[in-house]
Amino acid sequence: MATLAIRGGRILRSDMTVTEADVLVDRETGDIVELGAELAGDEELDAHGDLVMPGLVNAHTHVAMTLLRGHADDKPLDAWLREDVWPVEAALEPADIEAGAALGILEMIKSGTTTFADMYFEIDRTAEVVERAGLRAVLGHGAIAAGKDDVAARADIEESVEMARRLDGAAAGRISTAVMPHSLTTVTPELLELAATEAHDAGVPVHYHANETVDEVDPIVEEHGQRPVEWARDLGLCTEADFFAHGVHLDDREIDLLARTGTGVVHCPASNMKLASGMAPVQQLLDAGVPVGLGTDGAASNNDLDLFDELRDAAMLGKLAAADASAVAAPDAVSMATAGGADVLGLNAGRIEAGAKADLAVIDLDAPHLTPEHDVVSHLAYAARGSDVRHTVCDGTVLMRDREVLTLDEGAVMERAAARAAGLLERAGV
Ligand SMILES: N[C@@H](CCSC[C@H]1O[C@@H](n2cnc3c(=O)[nH]cnc32)[C@H](O)[C@@H]1O)C(=O)O
Ligand SMILES: [Zn+2]
Repeated sequence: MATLAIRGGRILRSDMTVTEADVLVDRETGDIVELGAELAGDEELDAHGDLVMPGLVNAHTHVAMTLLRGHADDKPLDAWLREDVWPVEAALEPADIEAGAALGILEMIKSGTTTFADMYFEIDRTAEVVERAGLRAVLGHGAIAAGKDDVAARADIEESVEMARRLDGAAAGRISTAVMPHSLTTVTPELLELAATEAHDAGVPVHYHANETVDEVDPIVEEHGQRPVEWARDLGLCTEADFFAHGVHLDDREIDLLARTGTGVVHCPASNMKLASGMAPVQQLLDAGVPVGLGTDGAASNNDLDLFDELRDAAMLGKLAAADASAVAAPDAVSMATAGGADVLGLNAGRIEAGAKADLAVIDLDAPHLTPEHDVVSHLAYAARGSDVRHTVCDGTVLMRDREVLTLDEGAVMERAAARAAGLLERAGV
């Protein structure tokens, strides 16, 4: 067994207590083997003075949208998608996806994220970058019917199914997949049903956008006399494996239904604030026992992929939504960003314990904004930033050591992404 030992630090346990322990990892299986004192490994990572926490989980993004970062700000969802995003996306080439994904993945490694779930185009290109970069990912081709005829819309769903079948288990098991119809309003009911049947037949989840804005909820209620989540359940999109992004506008019945089905919700607080979509009832979801993870959404509606920002936003917005300062307390926000996200994605990760995946972020606590140390979990929720991450480990492999990313050439990735982004906007004529 080839091993990695992370030595001299304290670890964050899933009950949010902190204890001194070394972490021993099997580099071949990528699993945590043992926690304890004075553990030696073939390879070692120094964690003296640091906190070893589970790698963060970005459970909903469109990673190659990093190329659109700062291109279109300060608009609501519908206008933003139709006027600014979709026209540019129409000019995307496979090489753009590769460059944008590399940029986003670089940013995630540098901020301690070890897993992301991605809905986008040309997902093969993203998979290649994931393979090289060493992260874990749940990938899916985003399929949409809006603006397409029936034949093209069906072909798009079929492509999503084909991709999900083909890529599941790629990158030595670091890649899993989902069938990803874009949303409950941009894909027809027949095709949503087809997506669910085919996904479950293939043994993969369905992932989609739901209940993001009032404008998406109202038409479903008017047309079908049902709330969107009830409608989605009847179409087969709410099994325990399935998960959707946003869930901003949910009523009590929908929350109950989600608790009963075990369907996951990915809360995207920054995107919801930036597009003024609304405030998700996060504390209510947690109280009901709904699995909740956190997502950045794409970089054009955030505008970064730093999960530490997201977990702070989740804690802040959760309090505002509940009009209660005790809502979405620090430990709950940190849990959502780690074990919560892993559970939503069906992964044995997000917890530091023997047998779990060795996906870890080592945080350097020696910084002015993390001093004094009354409560480390408070710091993680309210004061830490992605740039405090010293080492990132995924699947037992060190991806970043002392802030140097080992799997990607940082300068080259940034240069290429900037060049592709400029070319993309030029081709799109904006
Ligand atoms: N195959 C589809 C692509 C869907 S990918 C996923 C899409 O979601 C878009 N997107 C990004 N953020 C959001 C959001 O918050 N809500 C809804 N869609 C979003 C993103 O720009 C992208 O077009 C097509 O032919 O258009
Ligand atoms: Zn999204």
